[in-house]
Parts: sequence; C-alpha cells; structure tokens
Amino acid sequence: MNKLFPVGTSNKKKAVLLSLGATVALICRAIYRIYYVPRSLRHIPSVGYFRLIRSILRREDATTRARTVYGPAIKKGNGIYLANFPITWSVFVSSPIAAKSVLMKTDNFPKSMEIFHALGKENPVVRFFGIDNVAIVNGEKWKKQRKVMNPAFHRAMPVQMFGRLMLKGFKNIEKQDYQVPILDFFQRLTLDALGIAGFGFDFHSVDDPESIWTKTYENVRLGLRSPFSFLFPSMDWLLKYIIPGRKELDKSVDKLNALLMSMAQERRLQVRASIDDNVPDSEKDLLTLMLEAELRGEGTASDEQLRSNLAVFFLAGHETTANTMSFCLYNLAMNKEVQSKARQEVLTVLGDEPVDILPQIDELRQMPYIDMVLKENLRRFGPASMLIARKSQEDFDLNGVFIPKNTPVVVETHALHHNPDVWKNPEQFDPERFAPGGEHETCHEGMAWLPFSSGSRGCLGMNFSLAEQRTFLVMLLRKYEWELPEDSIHRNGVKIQNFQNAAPESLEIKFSSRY
Ligand code: HEM
Repeated sequence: MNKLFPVGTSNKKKAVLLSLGATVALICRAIYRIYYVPRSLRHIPSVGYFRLIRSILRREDATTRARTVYGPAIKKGNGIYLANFPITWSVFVSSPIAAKSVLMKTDNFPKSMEIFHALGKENPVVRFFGIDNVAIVNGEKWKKQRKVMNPAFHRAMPVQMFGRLMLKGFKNIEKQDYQVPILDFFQRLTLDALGIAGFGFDFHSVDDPESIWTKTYENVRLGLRSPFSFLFPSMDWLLKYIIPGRKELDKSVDKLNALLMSMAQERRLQVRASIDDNVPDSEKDLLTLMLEAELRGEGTASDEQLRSNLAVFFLAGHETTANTMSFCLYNLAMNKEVQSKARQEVLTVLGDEPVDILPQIDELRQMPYIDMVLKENLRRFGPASMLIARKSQEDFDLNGVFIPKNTPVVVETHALHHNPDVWKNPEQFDPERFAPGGEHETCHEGMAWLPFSSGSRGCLGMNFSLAEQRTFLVMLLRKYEWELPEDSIHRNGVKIQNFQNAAPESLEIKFSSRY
C-alpha cells in the first residue's frame, strides 16, 4: 500500500485518495457496462445507448424512434437487434417468425422477474402489485393461477354494464358542450368498468369527478408511474423520505390494498355461502367467478394472490383500454370515410331510431368491419409497445441468430407493427388489412399482429377489453359524428404524452349529435 503513495502522505489524505480512486473506478465500470456490448452478443447489430437516451429525452414518439433509432439495426439484423434497455443489454425482436419462436416456447423463454426483485419489498410498485400474481410468475405457480382465472375471462362479457356506463358518458359529452378531453373521458369509463366487472365496486368516476376512491386510485396510478418509484431502487430507504408526494402515495397504496383485500375476503365468504347462485355468469364479477372456479377445484388462489391479481387487472386493463379508445376516436376523426363506413354497419344492425339503445352481444357479433377498425387501431397504436422481458434458459437459435443462455429477450410489438418489411405502408390507417383475404391473412408468416401478445401467456383480458371497446365504439358511432377541433395540435400527426405513457397528449374530440 505504501508504494502507492509518496513518503509523508498522511493517513487522512490516503483515505481520501483511495475513496476517490474507488469512485472513479466504479464510474468507469458503469460507463463500460453501458457503452460496451457484452462479448457474447457482439454478433447482433446494436443501437447506441446515448442515441437511444437522446431520443427518450427529446420525447420522440415510438414511431419516430423505431424509424430513426432502431430502424437501421432492425434492417441489418433481419428484425433482431440489441439495445441497453431498460436496465441491461437485451435482444429486441421485431420479426414475426422470431416473435413466434419466443412466445410459443414459454419454457425456454419465461418472464424475467429481475426488475421486481431489484425494487425490493418496500417499494410502492411491489407493495401494490405484489410479486405473486398471474402476470409475473412462471411455471407451475403461473398455471395454477391462470387456471382459476381462465373461466372468469371466457364467459359471456358484461356488455350491458359497458353500455350503461356509456349512457352516463353521453351525459358527460353534453355537459362538456360536445368538445371533450377524450383520454380523461375514457379513463373514467374504463375505471368504473374494471371496478364493477372486477369486484362489484363502483368508483363513480364517470358520474362524480371528485369521488374519493377515484382520487385514491389516481394517486396510486400516477405515483407508480413516477420514475422515482422504480429508478434507483437501492436508494429507496432514503428516497421515501425526500421525494415529494411519496408519503401520500404510500398512504393511497395502503388504502387501495385494504379495499381489495377486504373485497377478496368478503367475497370468499359469500361464494362459500352461495349467495349469488341465481345470478347469470355475465352479471357476476371476475372475483366471484374466480372464487367459484376455485370451489369447483379448478386451481387455488390465496387472499393475497387474489388481491395482487385484482391490482394487476388495473395495471393491465385500465389505461390500456382508455388509451386504445382515445387513439381509435383520433383515427376515425382523421379518416372520415372509415368513420362513415363503420357507422353504416352499426346502423344496419341496430337501426337508426333517434333513441339511445344498449347493443346486445349477438348484435355486436354481426359487425365485422368494427372488428377490422379495432384491430387496425391496435396495430397502429397498441398501448403495450413492448412485452415484459423474457430470459433464455439455454443457448438458442432464434431465426438464425445465436442467443446465449441467460440473455434478456424483449418482443417489441410497436416496431413489429410498424416494420415496413412486414406491413405495407405501416403508418397508414387501413382497416382493410384485416378483411378476409386481406394483407394480414395472406402475407404474414409467424406472428405479425401482437397487441395482446399470443400463446399461453397472451393477454388474459383480451376478450374483456375487446367487448368493452366494441360496445363503446358502436354506441358512440350511432349517436355522434366527430372530428378534431380546428386548432388541434394533432392535425399533422398524433402527439404522444411521453415515453412512459403512450397516450395522446391533451387530445380533444369535437362531437356533433346525430339525434
Ligand atoms: C387494450 C387493452 C389491453 C391490451 C392491449 C393488453 C395487452 C396485453 C399484453 C401485450 C400482455 C402480455 C404481456 C407480456 O407478456 O409481456 C397482456 C397480459 C395480460 N393482460 Fe392484458 N391487455 C389489455 C387489457 C387487459 C384487461 C382489460 C385485463 C384484465 C381485466 C388484462 C389482463 C392481463 C393479464 C392478467 C395479463 C397477464 C397474463 C399472463 O401472463 O398469463 N389485460 N396484456
């Protein structure tokens, strides 16, 4: 040690120099890890770390980023490339054939739980969602939970309840003088829909903007999205005292957790006493249906697992559906001929009497063009721009590219849906792609359309969300025509809120009533 320092250096000076040296070494190591691609992955075309960060800081939307940042690497790697994102070097997949290989081989590519473990038990994200829920766990644990839930999500969907909510939504459109901040409008509808359908609880978000439970939920939703809730996890013990709003967030998480837990416990007792025996399945909430499946011996779920899964339904089903519907109204405002064609289909099935009506399930099934519109909207602006990272369990040949064991692999749905080698004119909104014999049916091998993912880990709530989207869209088309206001910032292309939330930035829609 003495050889390192000139004779006469005091102990205090030595300590300072040593700590400085250690800090510089740590910083160099961190920069090296960020910048230099691991040797075992260097054969895959990569995206520069700082180019990516610059794009995020400039708030470039996912489409621009896919074109300018990832585009060249995607082309070079035939749909497979490497980027240091979100926390480590990962392989990104935007080719239909490679995506299919990853999603069909769930044992080779289970979901990676690293982020949740890194956050630690005290983190609000982990305290709300838990780490034992169907969206995160793998293997037998996952099978058991999914088995309890599958029947609940495959029964007849509660379209009458969705319709009743939209009737309340009509009143809000009138109250707001027919020019409506559309994301807020749909966030209220989809929150109430999830509360009622999930566990029989009305947040009253649509009819009472000040409702206490809506505010509690909003505190949690926005708080968990703050970068401070998941960045610097090792500093959480300190951050929780200095981050503004963190105390409030912790309190709201406790309050919402207590509500979900009490719902799970009470409903278990009710189901055991068979209180809801005469209620048809389409009117039962998801919690009741899950508990009934458990009673029939179709899997098991503890109270904490039920609570944690109800929390996941909010994460997975609230903003996703609200964002999707907002984009759908945008797309139809920008493509008037599609809006008219969709309305014509609705009027043919439901008639054009000047009165509000609630569509029935079998009527919604007779509207193939509406489904084409919803599919194209999800291709263009699906809310899940990438799937949760998977980790390769062994060396793997992915469409001719060698992927070593323990590599994080991310299917990047946005880049896949906007890949010009896969979709013709990908930036154009064209529902005809999904017509029988259309582009999607005839030109695609592998998995080219993945807004809900696919395979056994595909979205559990897909049918639920699609039934909700159909009901809302059909009722809106029957009652209104709509367009963007003259001064809308979205006239030359939609502006996205930010990197964390791919929702349209303060989008307003101007409605005119048809009756
Ligand atoms: C437009 C609406 C929705 C979209 C685009 C969507 C998309 C997705 C995607 C892409 C996945 C796969 C994630 C991954 O593997 O990394 C997923 C999984 C999941 N979704 Fe959805 N989702 C939507 C609505 C819903 C709703 C309404 C619910 C529940 C009420 C829900 C519940 C779930 C659950 C529980 C999973 C995990 C399934 C598993 O791993 O077994 N989703 N969703």
